[in-house]
Amino acid sequence: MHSVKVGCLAASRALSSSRTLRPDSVKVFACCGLHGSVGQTRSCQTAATPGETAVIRIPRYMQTRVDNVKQTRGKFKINTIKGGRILIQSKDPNLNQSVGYILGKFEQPSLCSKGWKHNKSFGDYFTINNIKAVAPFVAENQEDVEQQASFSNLRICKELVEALDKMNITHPTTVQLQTIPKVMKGQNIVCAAETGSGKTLSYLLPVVHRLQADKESETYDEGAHKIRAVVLVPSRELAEQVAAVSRTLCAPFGLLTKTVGGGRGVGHIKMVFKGDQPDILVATPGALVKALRRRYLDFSELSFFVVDEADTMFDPSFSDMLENILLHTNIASNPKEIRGPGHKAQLLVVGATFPGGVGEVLSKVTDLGSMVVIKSKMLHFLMPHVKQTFLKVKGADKILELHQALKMLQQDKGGGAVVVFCNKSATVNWLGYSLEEMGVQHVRLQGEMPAVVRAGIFRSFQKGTVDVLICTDIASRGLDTSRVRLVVNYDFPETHTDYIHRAGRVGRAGGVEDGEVLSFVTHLWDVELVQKIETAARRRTSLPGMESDIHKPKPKVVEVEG
Ligand SMILES: Nc1ncnc2c1ncn2[C@@H]1O[C@H](COP(=O)(O)OP(=O)(O)OP(=O)(O)O)[C@@H](O)[C@H]1O
Repeated sequence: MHSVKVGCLAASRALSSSRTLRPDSVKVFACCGLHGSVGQTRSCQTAATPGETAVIRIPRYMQTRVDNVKQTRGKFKINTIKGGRILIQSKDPNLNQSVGYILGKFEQPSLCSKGWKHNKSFGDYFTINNIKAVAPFVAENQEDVEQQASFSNLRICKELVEALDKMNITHPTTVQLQTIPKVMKGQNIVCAAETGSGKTLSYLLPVVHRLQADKESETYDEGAHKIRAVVLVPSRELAEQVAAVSRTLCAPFGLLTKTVGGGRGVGHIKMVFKGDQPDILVATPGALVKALRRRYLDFSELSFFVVDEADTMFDPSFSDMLENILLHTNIASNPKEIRGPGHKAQLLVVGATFPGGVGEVLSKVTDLGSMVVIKSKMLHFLMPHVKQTFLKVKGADKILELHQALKMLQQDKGGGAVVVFCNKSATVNWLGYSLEEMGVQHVRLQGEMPAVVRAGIFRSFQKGTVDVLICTDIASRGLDTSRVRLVVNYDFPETHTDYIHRAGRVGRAGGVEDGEVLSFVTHLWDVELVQKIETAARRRTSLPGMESDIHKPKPKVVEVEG
């Protein structure tokens, strides 16, 4: 044990009394605890009560300090470097961790970011290397592809399979394999799977398939045509994107898809519903609430109600609107209720993250017991196929680091699309002006832009008109950025959920394979999040603060392979 001098008010008062210590006794005057463990206590004799043993406990923070000193001096250093590939690569090679090294259950990882709250740590960095070549939700090689069921095996009609072929989509991803049959059976589902794993098709394919089958049935009344499926998404850009996929799938059958988003006044919303009612409506919550209030649309023939990007939609900023909308819909509680006259709608809830609390809100709007949960094994894990670098950098140096990263991408990889995330709209504007001066061509996307200016910006980036997109989290949810090579967190995200969504703009199914994430870490509060991410990476666990059960009461849970 070490000789540690610890003081507290009670102890010093005791000292000023007539007590004396024997010369060989340790100078520890801490709060007296009577039940200290062997490792935590030491004893001394006092003159006041001769022969009596006083048990003195060393405060826990002091023990931790002592342990830290031991660790930094390397006395009990654990060697986390084995032969083979490196999982965590640090500026200090002693902190590297090999892929082959598995941390013990009670072993504390030595973090590269441990000292990052200190000013001297600026310039420090570490990388979580990609340990897989392809995403866990797609087949790894041709053999696996051939063994896998095809879209036809999932009973998707041949017109849709042909439409997918034209999009170069030949085999379902794991989430599609699990979700499509459940939706076809008429079940309500919660689908929780990684970013970029193809969730959009996992609900759109069975929706379009059934709408077409219903249209062909004898009981279908063309004259009383009403909206039959609603897809609710958090942003106008995502509404446009989902609608574009829906239009491609609906084209062979002549089904109509429309979108409605906010920001352009009620007149614009009214225009959308003038004329033919769409078969599929892709909407943002604000616009849909307005349309329902003014009775521009009728949900009496609704067969599907889809909530995409569930974590955002169940966030307090949207949940009231969502509850309001769900009050207008008649959700089925079992598959028997979805057919025939007076049928009810199937509820499909889809998302890549389910932070704690989502289940609770979900239970307010629907009977959770009726829902089947499809959850991928890697949900809330860091993506194993994407390299992620964290750099401790001063706020003033971030722009130079960004410029350097863009230059390196150009030189080393021959260029590619880049998404730069900022936490505030003002930062997006400021960074845009600064990059303009440096001669970097880009587009900006943030929520405070007028709707007219905002329209089409993301589409132009998606098409490749420009390679750099500077944006807020508005672009982190659901937007398909398959050609993106680099995501830069110019401002570190405020939550793990945001980190997962932002990082999820690379490493997507069918996208470029060598996507990377670079995060600038500046503030003290950033460091705490980084430390949790690094710990999760070293321990190979999911990120903390996420819902693991999704909801109560317990539904049937189907785990997706991969
Ligand atoms: N089976 C498939 N094979 C190859 N590519 C696919 C397949 N399914 C979907 N994709 C493509 O994968 C990309 C990502 O799909 P999608 O946008 O549906 O992902 P997501 O899971 O909804 O992502 P996010 O969580 O970001 O919303 C799209 O470009 C899509 O065309």
